[in-house]
Amino acid sequence: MPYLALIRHGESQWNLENRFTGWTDVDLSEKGVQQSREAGRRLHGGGYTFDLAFTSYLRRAIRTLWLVQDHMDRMWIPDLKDWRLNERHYGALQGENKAAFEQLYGAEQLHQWRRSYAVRPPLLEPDDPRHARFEAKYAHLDVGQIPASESLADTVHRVLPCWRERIRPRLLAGDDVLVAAHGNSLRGLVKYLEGISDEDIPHLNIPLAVPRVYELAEDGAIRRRFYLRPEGEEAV
Ligand SMILES: O=C(O)[C@H](O)COP(=O)(O)O
Repeated sequence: MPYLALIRHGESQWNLENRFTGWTDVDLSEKGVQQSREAGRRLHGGGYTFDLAFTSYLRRAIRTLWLVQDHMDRMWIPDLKDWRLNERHYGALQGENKAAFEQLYGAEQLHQWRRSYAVRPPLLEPDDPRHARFEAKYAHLDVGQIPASESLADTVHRVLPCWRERIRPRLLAGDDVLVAAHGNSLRGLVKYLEGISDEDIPHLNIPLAVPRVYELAEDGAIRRRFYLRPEGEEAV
């Protein structure tokens, strides 16, 4: 029976500073490094052995994956990168402090930007130096594919083709797969996998560096799902 584990990266420097991050390529904080190591040790201790891993183009997820693989003695497995697993693009909010913006715009507006399914944060202007079109790692994409802001719905729209084309076929072939990604790209994937409604998805918050494990039937149906926490498995 194949299994799939989803892991959100450990704490990043901008999680620590409470700043909107999105596609900004910030690294893990020291705490995030420790959290990622701990997740790797827990997966190793639980007897998990992945055949391959997927991650985004963003270093906080990539480094989390490397630390997990290191502590599982699994650095040799293929780790495949796909920009479609990137965090939801936070538009012009990227870099801003979440608490300061709550003061300025109010808690309801902040909640809409952060958790509503269909609302997009304000767009990043095309000539804004923060725009991803200036980054070498997206040079292979058509300009139209590079977002200037995304709702969670937009994020689901780009994550699912990656799931269907690259990840799901490997599970159906019997491989055990680890995916290291981000709070909102994983919320989008979990929404699809577990059939969570647009109304209920704002209540799902995926914790930092805690593997969410799915045991699957051979046809891909979910048999069991749980978080692998320090104190033991916890059903979700
Ligand atoms: O991009 C970010 O700022 C975080 O990774 C997720 O932030 P959120 O919890 O505000 O969506």
